[in-house]
Amino acid sequence: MTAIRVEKLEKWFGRVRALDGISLDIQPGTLVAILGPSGCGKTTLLRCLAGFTAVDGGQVLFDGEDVTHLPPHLRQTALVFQNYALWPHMTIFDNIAYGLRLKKLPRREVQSRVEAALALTELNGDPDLPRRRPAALSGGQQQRVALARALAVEPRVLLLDEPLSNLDARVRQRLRVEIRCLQKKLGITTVHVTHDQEEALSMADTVVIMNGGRIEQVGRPAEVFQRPASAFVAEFLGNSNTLPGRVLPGGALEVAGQRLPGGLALPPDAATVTVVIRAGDITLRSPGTSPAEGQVVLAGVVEDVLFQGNLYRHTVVVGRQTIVADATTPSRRGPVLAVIPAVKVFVFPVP
Ligand SMILES: Nc1ncnc2c1ncn2[C@@H]1O[C@H](COP(=O)(O)OP(=O)(O)OP(=O)(O)O)[C@@H](O)[C@H]1O
Repeated sequence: MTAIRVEKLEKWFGRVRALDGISLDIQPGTLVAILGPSGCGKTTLLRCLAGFTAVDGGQVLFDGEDVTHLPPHLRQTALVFQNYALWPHMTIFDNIAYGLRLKKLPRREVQSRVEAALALTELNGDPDLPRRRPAALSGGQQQRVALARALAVEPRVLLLDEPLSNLDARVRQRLRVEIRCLQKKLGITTVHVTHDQEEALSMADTVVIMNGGRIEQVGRPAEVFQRPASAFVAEFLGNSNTLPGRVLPGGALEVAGQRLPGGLALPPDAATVTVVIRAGDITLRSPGTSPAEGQVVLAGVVEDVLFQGNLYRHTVVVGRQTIVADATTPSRRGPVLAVIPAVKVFVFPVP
């Protein structure tokens, strides 16, 4: 059975349609990342799952049970927030025990569940830690406490609202791996809202890409990255170049004033198209190099090269357009050929 089913969910805030008929099935024990630009409705969707936001239409089902109008405390979900939301006046132990005491669990069980949650989140190394208050912990430790508090109540659904975005890069990387391991070990159905594509692609079983209150694409991380379903998804994932194009009679493509040969995957019946090419899919070669089978070429001029630590970002002028090409070695300024595998040229009809 599907763990979570969302059917035609609608939410309005005044005249803003935050959710525009969202339908989604989430399989039990999977981690689903909701990814999209700011304001696309990610948090609203998560809050509708938690029951903190009332919906204006549609349904939310957990294990087949309609929970659309259930209050949050009866849904058996646990939410972890970006800002940890720990109670500053309480000790770490009391923070984690809070939900268990609300449920009036016996003292012994509270003790053992808090200890188990501390161990799960690897906070059990320092015997003094449970007696400290949140302010005496690092950001990463505070987020582990928030996670421990969420897991202690043994929720049927774990909801994560940008839990790593306040942490520095190294802690974030480590917690990504730890949260994913923990989620798999416990087999807990998890919905993770993020605007960080690397985080979504590296942690999730399924990625849901949202735009303007709607779902653009649902798929495995490699699927959405390698086979984007829309110009929006193609542009949103990776560092992308977007160029206007025209389909020529015979199935060739004109882009940036140049003709790319046939063999590209073109949308049927479209004359005017949007062409998306990721900066990392472009190889820069000297003029005169012949493309191999399955490659297309745009002639251009390297105008600028910027060292970015792990790559060199080239600004290349192609006709009247400017594109960006990333490479691990720098190319000289001047005439160049931008070589792209034909399968990495994404072409979408202009609506
Ligand atoms: N309480 C509210 N009152 C009015 N408008 C709201 C409210 N909450 C959200 N909105 C609007 O609904 C839309 C979706 O907001 P939401 O917070 O779900 O987006 P998001 O994708 O989570 O964005 P972010 O990544 O910036 O957090 C936005 O246009 C937002 O301004």
